[in-house]
Amino acid sequence: MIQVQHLTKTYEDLRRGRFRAVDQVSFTVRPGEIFGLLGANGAGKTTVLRILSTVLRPTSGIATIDGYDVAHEPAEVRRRIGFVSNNTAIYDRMTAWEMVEYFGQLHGMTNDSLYQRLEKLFDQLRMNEFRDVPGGKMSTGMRQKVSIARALVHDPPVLIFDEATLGLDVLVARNLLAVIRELREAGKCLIFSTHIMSEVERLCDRIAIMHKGRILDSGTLDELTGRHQETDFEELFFSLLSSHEDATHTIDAKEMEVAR
Ligand SMILES: Nc1ncnc2c1ncn2[C@@H]1O[C@H](COP(=O)(O)OP(=O)(O)OP(=O)(O)O)[C@@H](O)[C@H]1O
Repeated sequence: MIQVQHLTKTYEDLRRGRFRAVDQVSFTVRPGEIFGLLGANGAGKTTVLRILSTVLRPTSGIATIDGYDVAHEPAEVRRRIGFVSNNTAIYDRMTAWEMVEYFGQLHGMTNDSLYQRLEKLFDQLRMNEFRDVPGGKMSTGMRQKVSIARALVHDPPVLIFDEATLGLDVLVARNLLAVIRELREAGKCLIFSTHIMSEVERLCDRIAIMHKGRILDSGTLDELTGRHQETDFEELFFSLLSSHEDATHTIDAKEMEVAR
C-alpha cells in the first residue's frame, strides 16, 4: 500500500527561483489497484515517483510504502518496490538472463530462490527465446521486458511505472499494459504515470490529474466524469486545467502536451 500525505518538494533554479515542483500532494494506492498519475511534461509526476522510490527526499509531507517511511526507512522501502521507466539502462554486453540475475543478487537473493524466480519470470514475461541475447542486440520490446523483469525479480508488492510506454511501438506498449493488468490481478499495488489520456482511461482504477505540482482532482473515471458533468475525458482534463489558471495566465502549448 502506498500512502502519500501533503507531499511537497521545492526546487530552485535561476529562471524561477524557489518553486514547488510538488505541492501538497496526497493519495493512497491499495493492493490490487492501478493508480494513474496524469499530467503534462513538468506537472511533477516524476518528482513524486522519485520520492516514492527513495531517490529524492521530500521537502515536507510524508510518503510510506507498506508502512515504511520513504525518507527515514529507505532500505525497507527499496525492498518493497520495483521501478520501471522508459530509460532503464540495459547493459550491452550482458544477456537478458544475466541482467535479471544480477539485479536479484543485488537484492540479496540466494541461489535457489533466485533461479526459481528467474525461471518463473522468464516464463511469465515470455522471455525464454531471448534469454541469451545480449543487451546490445535486443529490440525495444525485449529491453522493456528486461526492465520489467528487473523490477519484479525480488517480487515487490508495489510497482512504480514512470512514463513506461514512452518511445515504445504500439504492440510493445500494448503488451506492457497487459503485463500491468496481470500484476493487478496478482494483487500488486501499482502506480502508473503518463501524459497519455487513453492509457489512464483504459488501464487505471483511479486517476489523479496533476498540474503544476498539484493534484487538481482524483477518483475513478466515473467519479471524475460525474463530478465535472463531462463524459469526454479530454474535455474534462482541459477544462480542469483551464479553471485552475488565473485570468492573467493562459496555458501555453507545452503545458498542453498531453496526448489522446
Ligand atoms: N533537479 C531539479 N532542479 C530544478 N527543477 C527541477 C528539477 N527536477 C525537476 N524540476 C522541475 O520540476 C518540475 C516538475 O518536474 P517533473 O520531472 O517532476 O515533472 P513530470 O510531470 O514528471 O514531467 P516529465 O514527464 O517532463 O518528467 C518541472 O518544472 C521541472 O522542470
